[in-house]
Amino acid sequence: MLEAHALTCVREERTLFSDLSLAVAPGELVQIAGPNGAGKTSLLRLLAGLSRPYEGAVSWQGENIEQCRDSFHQNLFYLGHQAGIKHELSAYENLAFFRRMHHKGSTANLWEVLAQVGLAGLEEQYAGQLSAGQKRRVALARLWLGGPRLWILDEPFTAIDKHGVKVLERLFLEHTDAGGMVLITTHQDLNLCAGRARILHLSPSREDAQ
Ligand SMILES: Nc1ncnc2c1ncn2[C@@H]1O[C@H](COP(=O)(O)OP(=O)(O)OP(=O)(O)O)[C@@H](O)[C@H]1O
Repeated sequence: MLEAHALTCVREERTLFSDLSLAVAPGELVQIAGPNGAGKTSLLRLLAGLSRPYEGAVSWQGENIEQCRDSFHQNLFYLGHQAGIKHELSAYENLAFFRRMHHKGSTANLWEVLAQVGLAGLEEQYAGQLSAGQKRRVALARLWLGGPRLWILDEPFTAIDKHGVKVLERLFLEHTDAGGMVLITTHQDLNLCAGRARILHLSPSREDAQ
């Protein structure tokens, strides 16, 4: 379980949110909603341990993430706004690189994974020559490699077409059905996951979360 205890986030002397507590249990899908600038990315970065809260703490399986960084990171897949892919490598090579670095136990067939994300026929194309949505698909293909139980995904649907969104939503349901945890931000309405997602609204004006 991932837990946030009374988090306060301050940016440039402005309090984005304060006293924010949240728990994500196995099997749960949580959507962080709110307008541009509300602090959604800032919250996800705190929860992923990429930045530190002004006040409060984040814990994984009951232990402060500062004290269990290795096991936390082994269980975490974080996708930020940047796709994090290497333009000079092909789509296939990018995925093979991710597997070597972060999904060592994975026995997934990379060709099949790339087909799952709609990149069949583009496996050997340089990532730098792919469209924005295709680059995003290369990054998202990592979700099919297995391993981490906790997925923290910042705007995963950006640049993804309707069919791709459906495929991803289905994967989120499969992952949570298998006891995984998914935490996402998106400005889009969820469809397949609509009845399943718990929504946390971040409001910039109130400087807290409901
Ligand atoms: N590195 C930073 N330094 C200073 N201020 C920052 C930094 N990152 C974000 N901010 C500010 O924090 C506020 C919240 O930004 P954040 O990216 O968390 O919002 P968001 O809800 O994810 O927005 P969006 O929906 O546009 O992605 C914004 O006002 C932004 O200008």
